[in-house]
Amino acid sequence: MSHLRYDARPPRRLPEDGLRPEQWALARTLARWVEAHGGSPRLATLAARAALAEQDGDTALQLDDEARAAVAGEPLVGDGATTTPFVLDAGGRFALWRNFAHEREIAGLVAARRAAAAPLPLAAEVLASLFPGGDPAREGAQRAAVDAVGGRRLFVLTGGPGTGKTTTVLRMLLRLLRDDIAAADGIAVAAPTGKAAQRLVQSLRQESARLRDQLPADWARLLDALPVAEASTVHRLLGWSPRRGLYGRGPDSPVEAGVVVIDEASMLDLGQLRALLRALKPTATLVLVGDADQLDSVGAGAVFGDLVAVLAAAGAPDLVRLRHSFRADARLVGVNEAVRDGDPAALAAAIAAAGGQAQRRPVADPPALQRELRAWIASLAADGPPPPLPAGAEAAAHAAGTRLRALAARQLLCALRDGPFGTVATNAAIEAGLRRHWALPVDAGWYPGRVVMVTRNDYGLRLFNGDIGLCLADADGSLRVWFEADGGLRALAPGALPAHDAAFAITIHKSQGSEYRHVALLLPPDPEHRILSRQLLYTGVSRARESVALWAGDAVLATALARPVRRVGGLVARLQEATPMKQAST
Ligand SMILES: Nc1ncnc2c1ncn2[C@@H]1O[C@H](COP(=O)(O)OP(=O)(O)OP(=O)(O)O)[C@@H](O)[C@H]1O
Repeated sequence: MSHLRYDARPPRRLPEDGLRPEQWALARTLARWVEAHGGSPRLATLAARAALAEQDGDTALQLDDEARAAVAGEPLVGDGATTTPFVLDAGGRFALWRNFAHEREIAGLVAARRAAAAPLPLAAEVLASLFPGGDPAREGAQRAAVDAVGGRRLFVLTGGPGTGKTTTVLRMLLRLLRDDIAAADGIAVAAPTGKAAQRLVQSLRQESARLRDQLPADWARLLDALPVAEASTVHRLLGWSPRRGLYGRGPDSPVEAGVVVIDEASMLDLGQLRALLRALKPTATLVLVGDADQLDSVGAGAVFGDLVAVLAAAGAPDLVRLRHSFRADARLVGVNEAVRDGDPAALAAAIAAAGGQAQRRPVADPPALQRELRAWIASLAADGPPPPLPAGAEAAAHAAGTRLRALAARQLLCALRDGPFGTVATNAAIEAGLRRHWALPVDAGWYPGRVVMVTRNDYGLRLFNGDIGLCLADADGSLRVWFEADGGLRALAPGALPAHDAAFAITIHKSQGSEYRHVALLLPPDPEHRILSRQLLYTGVSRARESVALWAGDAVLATALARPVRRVGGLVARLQEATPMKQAST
């Protein structure tokens, strides 16, 4: 979705969610480099546009016939057979060499893993015993996934919220342990962000406790071997060194695991998937789990969506899509599905059928936003500021953990960061409102109940972009900010925190991998805003477990529903070239 046009100068006013000056500088530098190396002005413009489009997530530009013909013969442009600064592929996609090479390498590694599959079906009675007392009609796809993962080197599981992805992963791991494939070399589970990794391990832990009571006794030993104790980020799994800007794990020192599960795989970008595939032992089983309908990664590429699309189109047996939602409260299922399908009539019907658990608020201007915010602030403030923690380290940590987890009760999500409808302004309004309700000094920077989100990784403190902290008073009244991150509870003095923002409102992008009981979703008032997309709306709506309020005008909602965004890139084509898609069938 590249809307950006290269210009010799930056625009006078930058789009509020858009480019930073250095991004224009990069595009300009590339254009100058092209002209200095004998490229035509047309090629220089395309190169700059490709660099800008990458900031939008596209790994290539789709050229029309005229543009293709204009640059095809230039020496700086090749077809991928030899290394050239730019590649124009047979489909008319124009890419920087790095993106083309990464896509081709990923496609080759995916093809190799798929070709090495030696499918190992599971005896029907063993499969049935893993789903005690269940409804075979509703869980057919889950069973199919547990059956199909045996003997694979790559397996992809996709499904919407509550379709049982984690439940299925747990059973997959049990069967792989039983096959003895995983047991030999260990299991690693990870997710792109710390928060998502933590949620994955929590779900695995809960589900394995539940299964322990249900499964025949001979599974107990295998349940003990499940990796339910530790969550890792993909960065940590791959030995990312921030100092060197490199991954420590690679073909020469692979990840020591026989099975690697990556949850929230839609958040992986091109570079991360490449690093992951390069870092696994050829014999390891990689299971990618996610929701292909969500927003693509922050970085360039749409690798999970592309992989799912290619495997689905080929009817490949190493992809399973879960469709049935098992959530106890099913009233939001229709809302999620209508948004996913971009169907306005179905959305209106689903909202009406949700009986107050889904609401529309026509927030189209700042006064309307202020009205909604007043009610939201009143509900946040209703219980008063949190009281001081009990004395004693253990009791304090226990109470702090409970309060941190209670933050998942409600969350305001915004499409934008900047402007009156963005997180910065709404956080300021919420904080001012809380100070009023709680009779705090107007200049109280820190106060019990303040919620913040870390915005930059701090490897020394082991706090990462996206980690949520809650300020609480100790028994003696001193303030500390509590985090449940990187495997445990920790508290820091407010002054010791890395870069952070208030987090009473966070962007939809930052909410990926989290869930809340009640969600309010604020979209920008301008129906033409380029950030609006179906995936953005779906990602926001699907964060809610119990209720969702859409703060958006009619036209804005209509635009978002009608705009499925497909990133431009060559990965689908490379995957199709590299893999005769049916070869890995049983
Ligand atoms: N086959 C099943 N039979 C009964 N309940 C199920 C089944 N599969 C999943 N569930 C229940 O549905 C709920 C959601 O399951 P799970 O957490 O595995 O889904 P998920 O797709 O990982 O969800 P999320 O979107 O929260 O990541 C859980 O309460 C789980 O116990």
